[in-house]
Amino acid sequence: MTRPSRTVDEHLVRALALVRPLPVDDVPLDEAVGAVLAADVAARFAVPPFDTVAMDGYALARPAAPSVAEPDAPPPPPPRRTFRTSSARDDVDNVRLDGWVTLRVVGDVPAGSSYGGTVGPGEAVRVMTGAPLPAGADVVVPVERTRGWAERPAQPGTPDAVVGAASAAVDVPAPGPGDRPHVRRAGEDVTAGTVVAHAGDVVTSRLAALAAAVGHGTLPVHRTPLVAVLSTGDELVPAGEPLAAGRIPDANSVLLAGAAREAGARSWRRGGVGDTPAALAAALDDAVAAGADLIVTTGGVSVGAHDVVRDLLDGSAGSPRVTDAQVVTVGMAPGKPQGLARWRGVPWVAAPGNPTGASASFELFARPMIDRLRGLSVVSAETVSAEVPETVRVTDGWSSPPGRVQVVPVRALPDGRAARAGDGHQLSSLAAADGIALVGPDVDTVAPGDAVPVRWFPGAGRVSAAPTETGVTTGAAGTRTTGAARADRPLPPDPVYDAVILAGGRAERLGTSKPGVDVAGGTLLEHALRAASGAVRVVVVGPDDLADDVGDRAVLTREDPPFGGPAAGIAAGLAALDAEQTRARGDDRRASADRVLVLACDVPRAAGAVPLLLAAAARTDDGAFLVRDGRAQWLVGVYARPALDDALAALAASRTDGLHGASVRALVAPLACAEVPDPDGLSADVDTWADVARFAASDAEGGGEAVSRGRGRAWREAPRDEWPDGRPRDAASPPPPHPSQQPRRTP
Ligand SMILES: Nc1nc2c(c(=O)[nH]1)N[C@H]1C(S)=C(S)[C@@H](COP(=O)(O)OP(=O)(O)OC[C@H]3O[C@@H](n4cnc5c(N)ncnc54)[C@H](O)[C@@H]3O)O[C@H]1N2
Ligand code: MOO
Repeated sequence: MTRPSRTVDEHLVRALALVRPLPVDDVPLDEAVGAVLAADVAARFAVPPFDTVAMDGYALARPAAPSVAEPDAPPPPPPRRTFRTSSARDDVDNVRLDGWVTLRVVGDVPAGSSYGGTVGPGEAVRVMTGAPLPAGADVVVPVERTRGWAERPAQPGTPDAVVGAASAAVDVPAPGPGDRPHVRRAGEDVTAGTVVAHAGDVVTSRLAALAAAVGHGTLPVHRTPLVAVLSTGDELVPAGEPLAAGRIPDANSVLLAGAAREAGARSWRRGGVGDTPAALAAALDDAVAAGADLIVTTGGVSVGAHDVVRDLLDGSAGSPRVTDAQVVTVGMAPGKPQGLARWRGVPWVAAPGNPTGASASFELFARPMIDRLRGLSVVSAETVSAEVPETVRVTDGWSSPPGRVQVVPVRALPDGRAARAGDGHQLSSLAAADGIALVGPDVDTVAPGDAVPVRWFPGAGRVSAAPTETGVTTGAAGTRTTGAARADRPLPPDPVYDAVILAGGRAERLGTSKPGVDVAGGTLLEHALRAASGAVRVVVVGPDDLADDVGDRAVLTREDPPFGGPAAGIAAGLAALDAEQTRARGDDRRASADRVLVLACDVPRAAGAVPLLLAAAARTDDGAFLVRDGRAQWLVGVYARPALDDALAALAASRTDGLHGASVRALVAPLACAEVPDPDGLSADVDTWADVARFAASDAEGGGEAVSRGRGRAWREAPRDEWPDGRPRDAASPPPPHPSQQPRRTP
């Protein structure tokens, strides 16, 4: 007898025609995990819902911004500097010469309550992490940095005591404009009304938590399908039971019920259904009674004398409970004999009994049906076959039957290629596999090195879970519409990039060579070199006297003429990279990296930003830079080399003076870059001695985690009887300038 034959795609169309997305219920958040959203989810309120204190400490109004030295002021040579000794501001804010201010503690706000009044000048409110920021306050000084009233007059030089009760007073170092406010602003994470998830998304525990945070207690999700798996065959004994002559363990029902679970469904299983129409019909009725949304049977679909599934489907054992029956030959190997039908209206996939054929049938037909039942925004046959998978290079070759889609179990190799799984035997190959290669019907030979479409199984765990760009391992579940979530792709290669460190500015406000300034455990140059330590080649653009500090860690170059500004510096740095490359290779092919880290040398926390920038830049054409408080920090950026070259050429051509004096803003303007938010102040720079002091203070408070410890003098280790710059901390020696006391021009 001949059966109608179909392609895989034709059969898939018929299979998908049997299913519709299941109804939608509002379910509690934790129960929604794994299900598929039926509607977009919008934030009912912002996260955080109010300006939130992020450190236990004291909330106060930041004193007015101190005046800054005029840019043309002659640099005051350290260590002798001239300080303002009194001013109207001091009178208003009571900032003492040592930079500290005494505030009256007017309230106490634990998390969960709020302060009724407004914090005025000279006042502070004691606050706990998570409390709403009191009105009038805009900065929180962590408790570790304060001195309580009672302790204040105690021995100078002892560690700052942690005291300060409500109704008392507290001493705090006057916060400067660059200090971290330790406040999470309302809506900083999510603004009200934002759509945080879309219909068709799979709910993860993370998404459910976000839904909770934005005001939802339930989510509208499609009901999770119940897949009933029945294996047929008189030869089968239940798993774990002894064998008799001619009998084998039932592996298929275990295989497919498990695959259904892995595909996000619930499962119901009945193994070893006897090869009689009555036994099969009774088992199918049980499946329907159990609430099955989809039935998958294995075995009995071929041309043998006792192929009972076929008999029920093709009408020879006729049952009015069967509708839409189709018994066909599908152009695939394995899995050629296939059936489709409804039993009492429930969609039914009849897969062959051979375990690899059963598995292939599940992957190509049952899984897309489950996806559609779950409400995943699949699915037409076109999208399913077009969506087919990534192509992966294979290490070995084999032949493939012409005219049929060959389904081949493959293993993922750590180098990104795939190999045939196992030794070719049915279940051992499947068990060794991470996915299936789908060799097209027009291919008769696969050669080693060929690229073959592969679908990975969900949660395939052979290759150790790959870190994503953010360094977090990827999950097995996914929002993919068909096939497997690609949970365990081989490791992506390390990003390849060069680095240009700009160290040639005038440093007017410091009055000394900026790259050599010692900040939070190392010189600024050392921090910058460390931030660039993952680069293939590093160029420092700066004066010759940096040669010893740079050593062999980087090439040192200078724009010509000097003091040409950042754009000229970047161009000089790139030219030096290319020259270095040419020298190293002995030819003139440019082989510098496609990406360039561009880094000002005065950003001691930049190392923490480099991985974020590389990841963001990898997703854009032209690059990525940090944005802090709405201000672009172009000199903490990663750029695409060709885009940067083009922009430099265009900028130079547009100016009479070439790149000399050109701004980095003008350079970057034409580039399509990602803006990477910098809430943690990784781009905070050092322009003044006050900035130096602030980095020291935040380092001591633990805010300097992103700053790696360098070989220079570590501020966090400075003993308390010294000023942070190493001079003795006594009356004869003035303190270093406080944020509120910028160096001033000497009249
Ligand atoms: N004369 C022909 N014979 C066969 C043809 C054909 O075209 N002409 N096609 C072959 C192909 S291809 C397949 S696939 C199988 C399909 O047969 P059935 O769907 O009827 O499956 P069974 O005969 O029941 O079993 C096939 C094979 O798989 C083993 N099996 C079955 N169930 C399980 C289970 N639950 N756990 C583990 N192993 C199972 C079974 O013992 C057989 O060895 O037909 C070919 N024959
Ligand atoms: O189609 Mo059968 O499943 O090849 O062995």
